[in-house]
Amino acid sequence: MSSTLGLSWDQHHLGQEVQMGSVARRSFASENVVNRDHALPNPSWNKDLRLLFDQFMRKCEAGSWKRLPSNNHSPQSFQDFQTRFVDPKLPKEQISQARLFTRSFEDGLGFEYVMFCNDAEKRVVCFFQAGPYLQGAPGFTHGGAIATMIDATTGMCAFRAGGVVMTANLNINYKRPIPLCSVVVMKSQIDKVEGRKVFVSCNVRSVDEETLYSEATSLFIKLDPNKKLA
Ligand SMILES: CCCCCCCCCCCCCCCC(=O)SCCNC(=O)CCNC(=O)[C@H](O)C(C)(C)COP(=O)(O)OP(=O)(O)OC[C@H]1O[C@@H](n2cnc3c(N)ncnc32)[C@H](O)[C@@H]1OP(=O)(O)O
Repeated sequence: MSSTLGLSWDQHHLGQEVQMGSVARRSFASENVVNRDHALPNPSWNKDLRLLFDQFMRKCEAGSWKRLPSNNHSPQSFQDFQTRFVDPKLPKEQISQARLFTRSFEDGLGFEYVMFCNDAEKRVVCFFQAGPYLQGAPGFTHGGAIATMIDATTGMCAFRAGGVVMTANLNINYKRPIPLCSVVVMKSQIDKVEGRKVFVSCNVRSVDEETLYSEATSLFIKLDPNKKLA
């Protein structure tokens, strides 16, 4: 979310210092996983996700869209966030194990997704395949998992337009249940920016665009560097 995030929530797990012994070995192993670019096809991606990925990669070649790798956010933004907002008293071992929620499952079991942005149009599109561990009602995707991905997508949209932000408000209308293991298309766009407030909307549709699953609006606040978060 976040992803998403001038930072690399994916990559840097809020601090890399690990002291010694088993903690260090564990961290090294998990870092290899965490450093991978998860926004590329893996064997768990179904045909729909691969087709959408290929289609948007062609748009990227044309120039207006850009794929957002999961491991390539600006380290400087991340450092700034850490320096300005993270409590320096947090235990380093705990922090070194932190990783982005949406990238913390094994391939195919949780959130499989790739985002593309069009900065000129202030839009972010996310293709999301909900794995079997995201079940809510039997056979369908959990509403919290859907909210998570809407937050991540709109959050990325707000971040690209406004810099370091946090979610202040998220409203979702769930209109149809999303079948588990299916792929959905999440389209978000900036509606307006008023001072530190960034308003973003998002809709979630089936791959053929025939079914509208959810609609959402989000408010993100650009963080004030002079205010502590906690
Ligand atoms: C390395 C960098 C990372 C970068 C990142 C990029 C991310 C790219 C991918 C993201 C992918 C992950 C996406 C997950 C994103 C989360 O998971 S965020 C976690 C959930 N959110 C939170 O925990 C936030 C908790 N809330 C807070 O900490 C604080 O309320 C906030 C949001 C920081 C705002 O606090 P503040 O800076 O003190 O702002 P404040 O002065 O209260 O309000 C400013 C203005 O906003 C208005 N406002 C504030 N809240 C609200 C509200 N709820 N409703 C309406 N208006 C509001 C105020 O009325 C005020 O308006 P004006 O008076 O200026 O007109």
